[in-house]
Amino acid sequence: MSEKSIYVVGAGAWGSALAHTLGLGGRSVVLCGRDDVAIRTINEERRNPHYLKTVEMDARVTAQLGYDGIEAAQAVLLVVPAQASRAVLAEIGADRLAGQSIILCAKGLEKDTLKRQSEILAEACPTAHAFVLSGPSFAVDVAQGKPTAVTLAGKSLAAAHEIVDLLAGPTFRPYSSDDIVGVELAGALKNIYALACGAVDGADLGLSARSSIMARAFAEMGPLVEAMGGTKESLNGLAGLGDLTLSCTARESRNFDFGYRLGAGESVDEIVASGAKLAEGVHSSPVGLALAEKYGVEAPIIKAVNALLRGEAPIDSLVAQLMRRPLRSE
Ligand SMILES: NC(=O)C1=CN([C@@H]2O[C@H](COP(=O)(O)OP(=O)(O)OC[C@H]3O[C@@H](n4cnc5c(N)ncnc54)[C@H](OP(=O)(O)O)[C@@H]3O)[C@@H](O)[C@H]2O)C=CC1
Ligand SMILES: O=C(CO)COP(=O)(O)O
Repeated sequence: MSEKSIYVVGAGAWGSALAHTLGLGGRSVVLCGRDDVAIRTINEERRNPHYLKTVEMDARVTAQLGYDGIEAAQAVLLVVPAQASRAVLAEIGADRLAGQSIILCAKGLEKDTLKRQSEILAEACPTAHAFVLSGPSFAVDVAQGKPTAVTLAGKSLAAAHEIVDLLAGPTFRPYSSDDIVGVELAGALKNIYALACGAVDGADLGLSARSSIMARAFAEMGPLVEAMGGTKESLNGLAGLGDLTLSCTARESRNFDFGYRLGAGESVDEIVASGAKLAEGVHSSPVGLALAEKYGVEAPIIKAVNALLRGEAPIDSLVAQLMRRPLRSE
């Protein structure tokens, strides 16, 4: 019998990179997109015309419009923006996802409901098995075969190990975790802090300020993640410290870049109108703040990012406010 295919839903930067790396690892992959030009170009020219344009997509990847055959997948990677996950899961349908292993790859929290991706999946298809892929991994690095280590969380370590075996390749190394909550929160929160660090850079407040924000962000994440049931191990690992470090220091991060432009004086509307790429932190910031309030956790940096996004104050005056907070021990 022929090997079952892994389905990757979402033919953007991250979905394309993951599909390609899984193909390189010898897996048969179906990449599901919604743009027929992209689908045709991937199948005929082995490249995605919109994302990672120079990457030659592995021959084991077949692109298709829609979700035909997904019910027979070996596993499904959901790789659409966090705000689109619920609609895409509904479009696929609970029947076709019943009992399947779904690897949630979006790093974001749902606006209004404050839900994590695994909570959305549980509502959309209660019998599906949720896994979360997170950690420091720029799509372009993964697609170019640069060494990348990530976290793969499942309900148990044994379940996570199975998916790790499926996803691992010579340059893509997932580590198993049984902390779904901590790993998905870390991935979503780091995007909020990347906005802050980008803004600090954009306003030229200095590398010392940026490092201070990163360290205080790391400290700020802890109480919220733990209050919501996540663990310190996840924060100390790839999904936490690893991704925070990457996204808070690199202009290649779309969240950092969005923050940089805010810090340099552009407004949210101007940046969006310029066709900026997806910056999940813009959507997750109000959710992060609402969760901090709900769980009674102090989150001054998340609060500052929300004020920045709402255009209430520029980053230099928000940082000045952080500096005026009562002096305390670390
Ligand atoms: N890029 C990266 O380096 C990494 C990204 N991630 C996470 O992965 C998630 C996806 O990011 P990424 O792939 O980079 O984003 P992109 O913007 O590159 O791609 C998003 C993809 O989702 C599709 N899409 C958007 N809305 C819908 C919808 N309603 N229904 C169906 N498809 C939709 C888009 O289609 P279309 O092109 O037609 O608009 C596009 O193909 C994010 O949560 C991100 O944080 C995680 C790790 C690394
Ligand atoms: O999550 C990522 C790297 O780990 C990608 O970050 P951006 O979405 O900020 O580009």
